[in-house]
Amino acid sequence: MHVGVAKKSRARQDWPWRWLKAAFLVSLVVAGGFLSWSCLRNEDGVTEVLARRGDSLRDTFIEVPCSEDYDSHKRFEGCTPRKCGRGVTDAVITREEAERIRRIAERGLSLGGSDGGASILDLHSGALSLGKHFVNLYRYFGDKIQDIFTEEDFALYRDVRQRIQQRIAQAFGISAASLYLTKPTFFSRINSTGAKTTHDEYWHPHVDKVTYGSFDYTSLLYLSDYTEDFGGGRFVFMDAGSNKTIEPRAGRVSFFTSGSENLHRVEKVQWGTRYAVTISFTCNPDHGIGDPVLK
Ligand SMILES: O=C(O)CCC(=O)C(=O)O
Ligand SMILES: [Fe+2]
Repeated sequence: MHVGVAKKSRARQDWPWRWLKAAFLVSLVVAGGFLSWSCLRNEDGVTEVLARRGDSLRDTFIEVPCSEDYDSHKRFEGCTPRKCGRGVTDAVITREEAERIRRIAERGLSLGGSDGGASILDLHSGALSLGKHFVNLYRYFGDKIQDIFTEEDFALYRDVRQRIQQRIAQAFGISAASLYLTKPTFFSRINSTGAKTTHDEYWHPHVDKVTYGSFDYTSLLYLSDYTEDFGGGRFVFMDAGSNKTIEPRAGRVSFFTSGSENLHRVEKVQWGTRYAVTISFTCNPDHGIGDPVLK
């Protein structure tokens, strides 16, 4: 009898603790559920669009804090990024110029092409995707290259490169003369064919400074239109907690500092063909190259 009373009163005393424990467990489950829901949501690609295909942008620029990546390389004051960020402009290259460059890309890439979905033509080295490998277009065609590319094609590349270089210098507050074109500089053509080698796997998140070494400022000139010429294939900056996309548009220039402050990837192309050209700059004159020339 006495024992029974003692048990009952202990049970009564335990009651608020049990209740608190249950409430704590419930809130843990709710918080966990919310966390995984928000992670999944991000995986699903709920993102902010930095540049819509239909918009004509003048000078969108977003500053982001620089990563420490530049510290492990030789610094060139007045050029090596102290101000980092990303910009998009539709006002530097016209749609007509982009179409002319696209025809150059089509002509060059029609001579080769990867078995997988991603083909490149490196304008500096002449490397052209062919099947599962690369061939050297300049070596392969020798003097005949003059039947494929004209002097005007190279003049247009040079003019476009100069204007992009000036735009980058202006956006980051540096002198255009402190920037040097660097390799690789290449046309890319992407379709929805599955990858056959790792060279075709363009969709992995990466940092250009890590992938290409010499890059300090990357630029991409788009030569075709998202949703008109191809589906998928948007460019995505992968920031902690959110993604920011750029929808390609013919004549659109996207440029950014090449360190890990600008981790990015390209979505898989779902249909159609996507053309772009990569034109990047280094602050290190030793890593500079001249404009591609008709050899
Ligand atoms: O084509 C693009 O939009 C980006 C390609 C890219 O990230 C790269 O070549 O490093
Ligand atoms: Fe990249």
